[in-house]
Amino acid sequence: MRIPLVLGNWKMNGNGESGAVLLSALLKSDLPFDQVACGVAVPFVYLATLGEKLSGTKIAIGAQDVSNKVEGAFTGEVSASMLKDIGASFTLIGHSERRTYHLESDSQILEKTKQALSVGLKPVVCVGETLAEFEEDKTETVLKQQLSKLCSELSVKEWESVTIAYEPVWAIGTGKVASPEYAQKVHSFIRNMIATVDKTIANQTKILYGGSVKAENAAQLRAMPDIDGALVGGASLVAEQFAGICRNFR
Ligand SMILES: O=C(CO)COP(=O)(O)O
Repeated sequence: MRIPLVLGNWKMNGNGESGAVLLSALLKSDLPFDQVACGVAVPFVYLATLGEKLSGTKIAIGAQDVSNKVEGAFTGEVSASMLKDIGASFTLIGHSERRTYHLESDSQILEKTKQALSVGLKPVVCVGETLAEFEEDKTETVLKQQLSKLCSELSVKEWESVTIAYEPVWAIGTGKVASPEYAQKVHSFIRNMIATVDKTIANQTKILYGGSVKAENAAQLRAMPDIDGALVGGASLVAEQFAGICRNFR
């Protein structure tokens, strides 16, 4: 049984005050925590204060990125142990915006995943094809490439803590959600790839869908057997929307 997981990715939005207001509203929303796990990935600078606000609650707090290095002369980077130290329980890794604007490679994404795992921070590794790749019917080839290092280099034990988020780039922030059937097909492909590592692990691994998820389309996505939750961008900035998505994923 995979308990559904809904994560908000706030990206570079808001400030300390709006973040606190959003969390207060979420905490009052009577979320179905016995049926769905929830978390928010907030900007680094607000992790400490917002983490304190969430301390003792069922909403997990995480980061949007992590360094691929342990420590040292890496100006501007934030290490996995720093994130752990400040109370983060998970981190997004390899979001398409990081791959596009910061040219993150699959090797770096593997290194970041290893760093997170080494301190007990749960990695949520993002994969997905661009619009051009989708139109050229290259989705499976792209996903194979993005997942192959993780499949060959992580141990079965390490996979126990990994979550995958499938985010087709053409669906991010565009309002064009993937059809539940299309997303299911891709999620099943991803699960089959993980099964090359270990079949039990493949059955246990959560595969989230991301890309224009709203309260209105969450239930149809939830109905698919291999969609285990959502990674939500824009709609996670609106308490009612995010709460609605959490409820529709239970
Ligand atoms: O990138 C995303 C989450 O990481 C998805 O963003 P939207 O939900 O705004 O499409």
